[in-house]
Amino acid sequence: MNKVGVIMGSKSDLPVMQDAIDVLRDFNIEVEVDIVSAHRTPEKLFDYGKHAHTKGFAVIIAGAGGAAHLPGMIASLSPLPVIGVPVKSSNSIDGWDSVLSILQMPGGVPVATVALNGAKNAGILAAQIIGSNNPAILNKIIDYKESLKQIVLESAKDLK
Ligand SMILES: Nc1c(C(=O)O)ncn1[C@@H]1O[C@H](COP(=O)(O)O)[C@@H](O)[C@H]1O
Repeated sequence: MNKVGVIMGSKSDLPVMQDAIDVLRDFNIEVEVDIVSAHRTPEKLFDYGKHAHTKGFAVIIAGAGGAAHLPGMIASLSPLPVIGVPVKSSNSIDGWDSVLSILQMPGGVPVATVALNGAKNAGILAAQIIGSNNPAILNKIIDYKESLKQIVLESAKDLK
């Protein structure tokens, strides 16, 4: 029950969503990627949201641009935690359309929303959720945080 589902509204979102897929694979977490659109494939959306928790998923990452209803609709259907990635799509209003669609959920139906195009953080957050109950993944997160610290400390050495 450690799999992460990474879904997006269109294949055009893949260049952004690839960051989540890459970081999860770096953490050796199994990822299943799919295209699911609330607007264009509503039956697939319903089926995915209703059954993901019976298929070994622990977390769902959902990315979409524009009128980004996908993450919220998945959150309304699924008991699993949903992380939303606002995607700055080609005809967007600077990405604000997607940010606000994903962020401003009604009470009772949370979507953990990351920054615009913040798929990497979505992947790390999903790994942290899994790591809270999995010591091997938790240790990888600890090592990852240590590596971030070392990069910053190294970069500061040049300044002296
Ligand atoms: N926001 C949604 C949903 C949805 O929320 O269900 N389905 C597709 N889209 C978004 O439409 C944008 C343009 O899609 P196309 O590039 O396919 O025209 C994409 O960013 C997609 O996530």
